[in-house]
Amino acid sequence: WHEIIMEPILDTLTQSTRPQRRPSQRVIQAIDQFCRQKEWAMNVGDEKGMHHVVNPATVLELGTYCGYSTVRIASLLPPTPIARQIIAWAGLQDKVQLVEEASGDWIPKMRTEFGVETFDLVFLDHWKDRYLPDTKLLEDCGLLRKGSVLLADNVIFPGTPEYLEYVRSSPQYESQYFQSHLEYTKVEDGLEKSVYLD
Ligand SMILES: O=c1[nH]cnc2c(O)cc(-c3ccc(F)cc3)cc12
Ligand SMILES: [Mg+2]
Repeated sequence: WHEIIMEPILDTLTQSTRPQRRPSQRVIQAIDQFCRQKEWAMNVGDEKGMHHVVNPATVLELGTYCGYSTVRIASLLPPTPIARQIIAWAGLQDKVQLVEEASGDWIPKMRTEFGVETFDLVFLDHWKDRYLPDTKLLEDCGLLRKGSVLLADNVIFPGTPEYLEYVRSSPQYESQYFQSHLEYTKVEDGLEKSVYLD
């Protein structure tokens, strides 16, 4: 459902803003043209090509060289999730690690998988019943430091009462509510900013 909702957002973007990326076929054509007309290079090329395989999902490439075959192979992979396309369209893909797994499974792996010591900011905007358990998980995994900021959306609507109770009553947090409205509506909602005091 979310992918269906997000598709028009991407379409709007691609029709109204300059691309931060080049469609892969134009990249391949440009490299083939250069190597055919100007300077030979050891790419798999446009004749041998990659059309002998269909719909791979997981691929190991041994020998990347200039990335030519990487682009060819990656263009055969299943469509990229919309969020990843929008982030790439904004040219921010090198700054973002997109993890498509449950937060409760991945928070304990942040240090080993991504070398994270502590987070300066955690923006909570996912399943409302995960705000509190994930906050406690972040504490238990030592991923918060003195001054880390938790910024939580929807604390009024749809609402996260257990989380609010916790951060507002815990001596470990200095909490402040910023009243606003549910996005694009006049319904009350707001952000709760909670600074971890350690
Ligand atoms: O599920 C949500 N995740 C993150 N943010 C949300 C958000 O800002 C609003 C809503 C939402 C809005 C209207 C409604 F009638 C029911 C739910 C859901 C989420
Ligand atoms: Mg939200």
